Amino acid sequence: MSATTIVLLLLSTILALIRVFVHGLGHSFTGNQKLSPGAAAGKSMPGPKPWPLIGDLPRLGGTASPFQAFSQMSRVYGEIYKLRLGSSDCVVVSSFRLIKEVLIAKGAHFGGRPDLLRFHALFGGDRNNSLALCDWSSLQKTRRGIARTYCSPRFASSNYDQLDRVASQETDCLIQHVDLHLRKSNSIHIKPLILAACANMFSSYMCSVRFKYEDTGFRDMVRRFDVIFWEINQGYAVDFLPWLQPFYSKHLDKLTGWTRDIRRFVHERVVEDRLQKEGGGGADAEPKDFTDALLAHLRDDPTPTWHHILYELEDFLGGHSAVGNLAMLVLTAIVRHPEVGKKIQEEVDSITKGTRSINLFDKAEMPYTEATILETLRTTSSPIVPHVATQNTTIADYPVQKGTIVFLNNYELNTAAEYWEDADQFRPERFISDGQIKKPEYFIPFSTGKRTCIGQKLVNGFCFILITRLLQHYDISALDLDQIDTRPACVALPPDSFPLKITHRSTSHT
Ligand code: HEM
Repeated sequence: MSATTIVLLLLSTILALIRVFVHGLGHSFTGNQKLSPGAAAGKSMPGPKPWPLIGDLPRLGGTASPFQAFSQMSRVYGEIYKLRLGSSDCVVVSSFRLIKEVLIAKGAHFGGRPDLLRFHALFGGDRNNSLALCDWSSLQKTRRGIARTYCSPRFASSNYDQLDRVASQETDCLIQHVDLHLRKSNSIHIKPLILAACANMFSSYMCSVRFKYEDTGFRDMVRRFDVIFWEINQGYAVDFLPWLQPFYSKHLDKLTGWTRDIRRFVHERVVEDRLQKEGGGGADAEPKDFTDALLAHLRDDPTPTWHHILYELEDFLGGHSAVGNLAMLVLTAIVRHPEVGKKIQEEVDSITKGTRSINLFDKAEMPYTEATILETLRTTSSPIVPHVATQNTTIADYPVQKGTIVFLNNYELNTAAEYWEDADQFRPERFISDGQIKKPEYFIPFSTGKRTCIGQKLVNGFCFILITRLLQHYDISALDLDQIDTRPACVALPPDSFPLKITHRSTSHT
């Protein structure tokens, strides 16, 4: 099961089903008063009075997204307030100032993750197998360290070249598949094709192996990852009300089964194949990819065990679902705002002059395209995984007990009028100043601090190539805008999502 899958969707995951569960008990917050925590030392943190047993869960039921409820409550209780969700003590932090205090100044006090049943079910019975859901530890530091070189390749390094190469090759293959579909119809369900391309980008880059789109095992693996990505996004009341477990046991078993299938595929088709063909590389050989680096680490230092290594690989391979869903959301924004697609095509044409394909090294010269991806990240507002206090500490001088779950409300950072002009409009230009990309410091779609996302360079690189190359070849529009349904604070689309109208551009652009 992918870390990314969970990472991106965690908050909405947890809370969306809670919304369903408590629907009807919703409470609406209309106040507009911001409390200053200022000299709050010694005072108790503001917050509503919880109901017995379910706590404040019903307060999250009155809006389309629980994040909207968090933001509304912040107008009443201020930039920091406490909530009780089921049996869990929680704190919601909504201002950049205090989010920085939690993630950076006091990152060492907030390195834990919530201990939810579902996390264990997804990771073979122990959430510490997961990079995103484990508590902070020296093992986690080691795992992040091994991943860094491959997941954050330096510009112009050999890994960066490799990233560019696999992104281009896999997009060529995607385009061949789209062309095949276009012989039959210009209405195409492009999401499974994009996901297959992304899965091959990740497996080629990290494991030097790719799969045919027709390969049933590969298709099942891609589908399972995507279904889980979407499924988790729906959220579960059982996360905060563990006594509901008997009602969810079938569901938890289903999740366990899907993740077991994925793990089997990674083991048999990626790792075993490699070990049989190459015996895991020579002791002194330079690792040729992430898989080699993991296997080499295992030889030198068995602290992360064989078992950990497999989970780490699976976690990173699963990152493709996040990239594929994000690429779909960029296309969704483009079909909703056709002028955005036209501007990207103009940018592409001005760089290539119709003589070649876009590559990663063009990115610096294509601020509008990059800004469109950033604006998609802003407007979809992927949640930050909740952090947990690992010691008694404070935020804004308010005492916070060890074990408290801390929600970092980046939905507020992404949508509030105090941070963005015309925040509800899709306007990539807001990220461009003097022809360069300019990101405000409070824009943190990948979070910040010691548990920041490891995959952001892969996301930016792969998504950039996918979008530019697709728009270089095709005009993409909606068959029916009403079919296109996206949710606030959600970076997932249903596995069986809407088709798009795809046509060849009238003149050749490559
Ligand atoms: C749309 C794409 C993505 C977005 C918006 C995103 C965002 C995030 C966010 C917000 C976090 C939480 C950080 C925190 O808790 O403070 C995170 C963690 C993480 N992400 Fe991503 N992510 C994306 C894709 C990826 C990909 C492709 C990978 C892997 C290749 C990845 C690997 C991870 C890992 C391993 C963590 C956990 C780090 C830790 O807890 O130490 N992410 N991501």
